[in-house]
Amino acid sequence: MPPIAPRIAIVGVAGRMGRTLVAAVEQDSNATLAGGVVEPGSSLAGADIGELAGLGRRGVVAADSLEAIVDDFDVLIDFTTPRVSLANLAFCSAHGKRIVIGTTGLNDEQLAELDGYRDRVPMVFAPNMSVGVNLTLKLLETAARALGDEGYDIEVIEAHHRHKVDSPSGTALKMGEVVAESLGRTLKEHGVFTREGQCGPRSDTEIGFATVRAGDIVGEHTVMFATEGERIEITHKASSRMTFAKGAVRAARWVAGQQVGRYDMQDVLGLKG
Ligand SMILES: NC(=O)C1=CN([C@@H]2O[C@H](COP(=O)(O)OP(=O)(O)OC[C@H]3O[C@@H](n4cnc5c(N)ncnc54)[C@H](OP(=O)(O)O)[C@@H]3O)[C@@H](O)[C@H]2O)C=CC1
Ligand SMILES: O=C(O)C1=N[C@H](C(=O)O)C[C@H](O)C1
Repeated sequence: MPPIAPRIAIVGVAGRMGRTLVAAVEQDSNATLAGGVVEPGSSLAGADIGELAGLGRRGVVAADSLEAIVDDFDVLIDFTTPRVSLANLAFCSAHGKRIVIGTTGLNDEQLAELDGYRDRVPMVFAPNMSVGVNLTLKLLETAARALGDEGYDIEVIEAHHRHKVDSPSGTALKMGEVVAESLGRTLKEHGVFTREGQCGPRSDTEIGFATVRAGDIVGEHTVMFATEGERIEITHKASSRMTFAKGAVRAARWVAGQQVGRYDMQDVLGLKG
């Protein structure tokens, strides 16, 4: 039987997503806020994680290592960096914990490393935890099948805040992959990530990516299907990080009842098949 209200710990608890995750766990009556971790040596170690999140004291202090809270949690939520998330995945595997990873920007080698844990840890790994984006992925599958081989050019455009360190976003890549797979293409072969100078006209089958980084944009993604005479755009706009955080808490509650395996938000939301 899965725990009724799994005890959730959050890594990167002082980050943009970390602080929002604290609030999301607090709002969920079926989840327990059990711990938070900041970077080793951080001056925020020992701070109350409710205060870090602007909620006031919650009586749970930030640790600067997972070892320090190993007995306190069932599921770890990690929105940090690829290197840190992989180390935390290894920790969860060694200690019989479950994990939800939202970190993006993993390279091929790091993705292969993460995949190596699919038979050892119950994990949810997804570049976007919002219900809206995951529904959008289903719409893209349908649109690509209907339009993609009928002379429609496909472009993925994303915009994020000025602090984002990876590009294109994990969500943009996922959208591109869904479209490519629906058409029997691959992003390795058909993805076009830069256009500059005399780069010539586009090919019929390429899938182009364009990135905006500016101000405080939370996250916006558009996939455009354009042909002579018409253009279809499927757009998702996030206006609050709470949409990602609520999805991550839902994933944590869900994975608390799962066997080992690598899952994504389509599994959590029952959107597969
Ligand atoms: N899947 C999804 O739905 C979403 C995914 N993301 C992804 O989540 C990731 C984080 O985004 P965001 O919150 O904006 O980034 P931030 O930089 O605001 O947060 C990351 C946090 O991780 C902390 N950190 C770094 N190393 C460690 C460590 N060893 N132990 C504990 N904490 C550590 C950082 O601390 P310090 O600042 O001290 O280095 C920082 O507070 C990105 O990859 C982003 O793309 C974001 C939103 C939604
Ligand atoms: O870094 C962010 O902020 C976000 N990152 C994710 C991504 O790379 O797709 C998801 C979301 O759009 C916000």
